[in-house]
Amino acid sequence: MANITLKEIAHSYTGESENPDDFALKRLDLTWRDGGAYALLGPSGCGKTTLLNIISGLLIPTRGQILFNDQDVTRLSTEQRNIAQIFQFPVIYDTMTVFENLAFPLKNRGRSKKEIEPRVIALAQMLGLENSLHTKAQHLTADLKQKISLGRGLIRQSVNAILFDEPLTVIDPQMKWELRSQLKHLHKKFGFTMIYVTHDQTEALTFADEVVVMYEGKIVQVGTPEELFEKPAHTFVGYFIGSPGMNIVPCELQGRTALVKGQSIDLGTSYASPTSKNVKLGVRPEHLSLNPPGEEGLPVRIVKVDDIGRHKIVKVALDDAIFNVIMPEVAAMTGDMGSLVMSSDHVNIYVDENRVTGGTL
Ligand SMILES: Nc1ncnc2c1ncn2[C@@H]1O[C@H](COP(=O)(O)OP(=O)(O)OP(=O)(O)O)[C@@H](O)[C@H]1O
Repeated sequence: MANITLKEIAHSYTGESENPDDFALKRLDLTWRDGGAYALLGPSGCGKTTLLNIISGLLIPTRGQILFNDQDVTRLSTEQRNIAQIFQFPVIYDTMTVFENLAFPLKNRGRSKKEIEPRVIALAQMLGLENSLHTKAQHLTADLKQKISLGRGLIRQSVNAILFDEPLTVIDPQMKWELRSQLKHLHKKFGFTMIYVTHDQTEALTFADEVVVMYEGKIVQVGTPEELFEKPAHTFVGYFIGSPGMNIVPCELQGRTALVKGQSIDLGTSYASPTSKNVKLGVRPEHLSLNPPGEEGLPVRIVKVDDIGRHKIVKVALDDAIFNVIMPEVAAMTGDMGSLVMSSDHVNIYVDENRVTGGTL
């Protein structure tokens, strides 16, 4: 097992180019710690699969190096890198039994029956496949077939990393939760480095200790689920994480005050005036509340109230700046005006879409 380091990696499917737009992956540097549980999260087309294939060796990057500890593996195959990869759709042998499918990666490497059998049985139990061990894979449901794929990825103890590319796409929604928690449990038990690609924030945040967020071929943040929620490093992370996402509105900075549509918001700390005009204030709907009109807060118009069961999502307008506010189910809403309250502890400031902290400009 090894730390995996991506050093100045960039990739263009059309080969070396002077034009940055030709690169599906822009230059990136990152180390995946040995034994870490990572999610690689981002919208369709942002470069997740490209990055995963570069780590596994299915793709050689146009620029840069991949190191496993200190060894340069950039030109080594997946097999030489000793990586297991699990794809969106089951990759199994239909004519083999579940047992034979699970045993295959070990048998293929010449392991003895004595070593293979207990490992297959133990893993089948962990994945809930123990009652199907002697059934031919072709007779199983898509869920069970994908469980076999997962099992084949997990069967070898010596792999450097296991890469999952949207592995729960074909899984029934109810089973998804179960499989995700099984994977988390298996990660704790075996301690493999796991990298889990998904565009689904719930999958990413429940599986990973650390989430790598990609946007337009770049890594925009690496952080714990809590860091992504509380301090999104880029406005995209603010929008993408959370439901609804972060409220992000243009503002002007004046020392420790942000002006939004002429209204002052205390930031609790002083910011230098940025040279860029692209300055925004971000605050999560969970960190806003509404007082009755005339009380403390910014005067807002209530545009819409959606009652979604456990809480209400109230859409309010400060002039033409829109904020979503999450309010308790029991909150009484009267009239169409209110006062919007936000605490400076939860306000983030963005210059050119990147988060800045007080005093750093
Ligand atoms: N084989 C290829 N040849 C040319 N361009 C490609 C190839 N594979 C991917 N791309 C392009 O590279 C960019 C990144 O694609 P990639 O599949 O890595 O994104 P992704 O984040 O995994 O998306 P998805 O979630 O839809 O799979 C996209 O613009 C895509 O069109």
